[in-house]
Amino acid sequence: MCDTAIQDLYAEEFANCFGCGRNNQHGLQLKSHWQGDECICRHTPKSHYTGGVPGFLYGGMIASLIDCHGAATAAAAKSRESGEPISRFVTASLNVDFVKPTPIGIELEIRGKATEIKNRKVTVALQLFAGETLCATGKMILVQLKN
Ligand SMILES: CCCCCCCC/C=C\CCCCCCCC(=O)SCCNC(=O)CCNC(=O)[C@H](O)C(C)(C)COP(=O)(O)OP(=O)(O)OC[C@H]1O[C@@H](n2cnc3c(N)ncnc32)[C@H](O)[C@@H]1OP(=O)(O)O
Repeated sequence: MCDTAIQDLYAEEFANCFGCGRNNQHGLQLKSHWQGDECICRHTPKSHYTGGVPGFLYGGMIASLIDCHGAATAAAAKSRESGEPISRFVTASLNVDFVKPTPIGIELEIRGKATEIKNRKVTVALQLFAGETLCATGKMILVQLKN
């Protein structure tokens, strides 16, 4: 696994996101790492991010985890393809399927893979696991910010 998190390579002005900005003191400060041919993020949500039933995670938080990790996956995949430094991608489209209730209190693992890279547009497929259980999947389209 690469030691440096993708988010730690974002330019200062693009590092303020609530979900993944290293400069956002009140944010989640998610970290994503390239591993093999995919990108991995691990996170244990705090217990107050509960959904309608105690012990299970709020769907909006699930979408947030997928969203930010998808952006990191796109940035990493594009950088690996082009040989250029990490750049910033923003979400153009986010689709989440909630497959099973997601428990709170255990570490979640989100796995991302780029399925298509076309100029500034990257399509990413994501899976969110709680242990061995696949709880949610995501499909995203991300667009590289213009310089
Ligand atoms: C993260 C740091 C940001 C810092 C910002 C600094 C200033 C930069 C200036 C401005 C960016 C503002 C962004 C702020 C975001 C804040 C951070 C988040 O919360 S991310 C989550 C929310 N996401 C948004 O808020 C995006 C809002 N949407 C947009 O800004 C634009 O729609 C954007 C950048 C996504 C695309 O606009 P285009 O003008 O740069 O590029 P086009 O030519 O429209 O698209 C490029 C390719 O992607 C496809 N595409 C675009 N949207 C698509 C969609 N929804 N579905 C499918 N394809 C799509 C297009 O068809 C095109 O493909 P073909 O080259 O023709 O093959």
